Parts: sequence; C-alpha cells; structure tokens
Amino acid sequence: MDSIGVLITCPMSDYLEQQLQKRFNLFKLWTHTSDSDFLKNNSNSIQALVGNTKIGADAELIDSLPKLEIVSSYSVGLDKIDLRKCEEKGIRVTNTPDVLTDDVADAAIGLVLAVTRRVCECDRFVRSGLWKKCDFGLGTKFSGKSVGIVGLGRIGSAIAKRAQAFGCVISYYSRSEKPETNYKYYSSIIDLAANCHILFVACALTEETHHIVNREVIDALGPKGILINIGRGPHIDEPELVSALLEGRLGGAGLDVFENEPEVPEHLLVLENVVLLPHVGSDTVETSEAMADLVINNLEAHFLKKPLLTPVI
Ligand SMILES: O=CC(=O)O
Repeated sequence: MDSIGVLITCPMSDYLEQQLQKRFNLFKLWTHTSDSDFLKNNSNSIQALVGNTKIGADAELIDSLPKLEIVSSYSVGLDKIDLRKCEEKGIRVTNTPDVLTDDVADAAIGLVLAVTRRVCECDRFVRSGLWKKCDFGLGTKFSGKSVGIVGLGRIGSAIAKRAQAFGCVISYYSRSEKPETNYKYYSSIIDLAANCHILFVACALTEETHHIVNREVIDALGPKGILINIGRGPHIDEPELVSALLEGRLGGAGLDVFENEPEVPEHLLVLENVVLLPHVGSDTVETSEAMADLVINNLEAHFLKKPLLTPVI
C-alpha cells in the first residue's frame, strides 16, 4: 500500500503519523508553506484524507483532490466533513465511534464534579497559600441531583450510566424517544432544562442542533443550574451563555468545547464558577492509540476492498 497517497490535514497524534507513514505515502498538509501550491503539485497522488475536529474535509479541499476515495476522520464528530459533498462524489467516510465513549463520558463527569465541588478553585486556593489564612467555603453536592442529557447516543448513554451511579435521576431530550431506556423523555429541551439541575450536552452538531442551547434553555436551567458541554461549541449560543453567567442567571458551566476554538470568550477566563478544558474529552494515551488504529484499519479495509469497520458513508 505504500504507493497510496494519504493526506493528513494537521498534527493529531505522533503514533497515528508513524503508523500511516509505515503503510502509505503520507503527505502532511501543514508542513507545506502554501496549501494551494502543495495541492497543485500533489492532488493527483492523494486517494485518502485523514482529518480531525480542527481541520476535516470541506468542499474546497474535497474538490481539489480528484482522486480522493475515502475520508477517515480521527474523531467521532463529523461536523468538519462536508458529508453531502462526499456523498455526491461517492467518497467513503469513516469516523472513530465507541473507542472514545468512555473517555468523553469520564470527562463530562470530571467537569461536573470540578464545577460543583469547585476543584479548580480549591487547587488555586491551596497553591496560593490562602489556606493558611482562611477556610475555603462550601461546594454543591452532585450526588442525587437531577441530570438532563441532550442527545442519548453512545456518549449521552455513557454519561447517564455514570450519573446513575452517583444516585442522580436521569432524563433526556433527543429527536425521538428511546424505547430501550427507562429514563424520562422530554420532547422539548426547554422542559428538560426546567426540570433538571445539571444539563449535559452530548449530541452531534448538525444544522438542527446548532445553538440548541439558547437563552430560553439557559433561563429554564436557571441560577442554580449547571451546564456541561462535551459536544461542540456551536451547540451553545456562547454570548448568551456568557451574559447568563455574568448576570447570575446560570449557576455554573463546565466546557470542553467552544464556538471558535481555540478562542475562549475573555469573560469566561475570570469567572470562578466555570471550568474550561481545551477540547480534550477523548485525549488519553489509550484512546488516541485506539482511534489511530481505527483510522488505519478503515483505510486498509478500503484499499483491500473489504468492508469498512466504522462506515458513515
Ligand atoms: O471531539 C471529539 C471527536 O469528535 O472525536
């Protein structure tokens, strides 16, 4: 397979690059000073593309690669891939579901504990020496709280399972009710938000879920409510979130994702009731290797004309 040209769009994992390099003719887009010159000279050699949550495969990139057969995404989310364009052109698409579910759900629980028990604030308090001068104060209990989950797919279900172990009462919003669960279903996200303390956003980003958490949802969650987002930044209307936090209309937030990553609204940087992560939900050594293996196994299956492991298209 070493004559097959594979283009990787940006740095993702050293292991992935090494393994791709061993098997294919690997092109690294970011190592070339001009994308357009690179594509002019090499577009006919590229049959596969590996993208991620930062740089996927937009219509322009897809159109510039006439021999492209497959996009294998190093992510579960597909919002950075123009799926319509791929479908139109008969380009196969794969992603990395399942292998990252536990890590993302763990990160969601980590965020809610960090916000409710004020873990980062506590850490700053000890490091600054303030503990020698006064007591820290109280946090908020997480165990037993009512939890609402937006999107009860693989990750949403894994969050529910974990929250259940904390004695939380689970309810959810999704496009349709899931007959296989006993969790309470709300057909309106506003009703869900009004009836829970903690709202987790865990759905895929699509045109329908863009800004699914808007001012009305935030106000329904209320001044004691906590919003956790491990989905995508654009699920939340970020300026509305910031003003709700500044005005005390929302109790707190734990965010792994932002609307314009890596930009984070400045107001969030100074709020104590907010915990911010740099989009690392699935970033563990174990999972990044499993994701890389899945990317490679999908590429190999495609070029050996075998069934894809995790096909999207
Ligand atoms: O955000 C992470 C992913 O989509 O894999």
